[in-house]
Amino acid sequence: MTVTLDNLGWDSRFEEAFRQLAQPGWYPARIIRETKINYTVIGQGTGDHDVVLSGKVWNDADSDADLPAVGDWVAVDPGQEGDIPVIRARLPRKTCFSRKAPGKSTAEQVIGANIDIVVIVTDAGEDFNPRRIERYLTLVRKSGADPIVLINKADQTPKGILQEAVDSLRSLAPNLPVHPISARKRKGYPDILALVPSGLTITIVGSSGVGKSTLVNSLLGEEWLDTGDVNAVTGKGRHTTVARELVILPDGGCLIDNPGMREIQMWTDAETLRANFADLSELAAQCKFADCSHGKDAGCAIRAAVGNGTLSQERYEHYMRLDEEIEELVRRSEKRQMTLERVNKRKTREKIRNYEDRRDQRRDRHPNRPC
Ligand SMILES: Nc1nc2c(ncn2[C@@H]2O[C@H](COP(=O)(O)OP(=O)(O)OP(=O)(O)O)[C@@H](O)[C@H]2O)c(=O)[nH]1
Ligand SMILES: [Zn+2]
Repeated sequence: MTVTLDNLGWDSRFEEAFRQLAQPGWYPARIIRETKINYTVIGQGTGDHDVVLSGKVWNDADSDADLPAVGDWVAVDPGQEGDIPVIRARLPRKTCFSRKAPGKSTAEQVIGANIDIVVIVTDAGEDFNPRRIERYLTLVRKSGADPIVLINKADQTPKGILQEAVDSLRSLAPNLPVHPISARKRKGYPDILALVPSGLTITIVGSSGVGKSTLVNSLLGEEWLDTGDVNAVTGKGRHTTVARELVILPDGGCLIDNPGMREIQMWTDAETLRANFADLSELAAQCKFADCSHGKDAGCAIRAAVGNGTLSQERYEHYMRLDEEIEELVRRSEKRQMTLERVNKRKTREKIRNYEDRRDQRRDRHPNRPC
């Protein structure tokens, strides 16, 4: 597929903003990846290429959130032959998905810019929790994007339970699109694909295990790997071994999938878990000792509630495991590789089936062993 500005999400508003500030020779490009030192962008016919930020854009930014982020449109100055192209300006954003940076700072971190649709994935089984979906909806609304809720694993869910789940989530907000799908069986796809036409940018959020990767892989197919990465600016071809955080879908449209989004999922789930036990946290405040472990300590309000039957043993035990569960959530989330990296790895594995590669790999691993 030849990448055009249109299937990257370019529209008349960006066009106008670009026209007003661009100097002759500058070109518009979209940020597909950022590191601490530079950015990778893609423009019409440019392929992926690295660019740096101009000192002026850096200095003019009032906060980190003002700086270009994945999904942003920027005006790039190619400079002279052999120069690294420079970002001269960031175009105003349509939407902005952000969260407060971790730690004490109040700084806002932009996770994805210009996202049109946030696809919230859940299932009608273990993951089902309308409160969690409400948390996502709040984040989505704040960003300016539109939400779609997909209830995955419809193939393994009894019809009645599925319908109840659909009804209950539809009642969360007027006109909220809620679709049962099966990512595994590729059912319900026309709904999604019709909602993600060329030029829209989506991102996918949802708890670990609900089927996000399965969905992403089937949306992307394998085609996205062949983006013909010859850089029209530098003229050099380059392998994209580094994971992109914004990929172009086979039918146009873009997907933003990055570690920041993963954290949103993790924190939303941790918050939901804690909120489920808000009443017990209140009870805990009544324990005699502030550092009560709710085990054998004297004056424990939680043990007392179990004793007099107002709190079930099962719920008490679950509460005691909550921190562990949250830790596990963080671990799983950290372990989770970017879907795109995973697809890349699969491709690498295929290559290794080739004998030559296998031999090279062996040589790399055991340089002293004869092949
Ligand atoms: N029955 C059924 N299983 C599914 C479906 N979609 C995904 N799964 C299974 O659910 C499990 C988790 O799927 P993933 O796609 O890895 O889920 P994820 O949301 O990406 O999970 P994390 O990577 O942990 O965030 C896998 O075993 C999938 O095969 C579906 O539509 N139906
Ligand atoms: Zn206690």
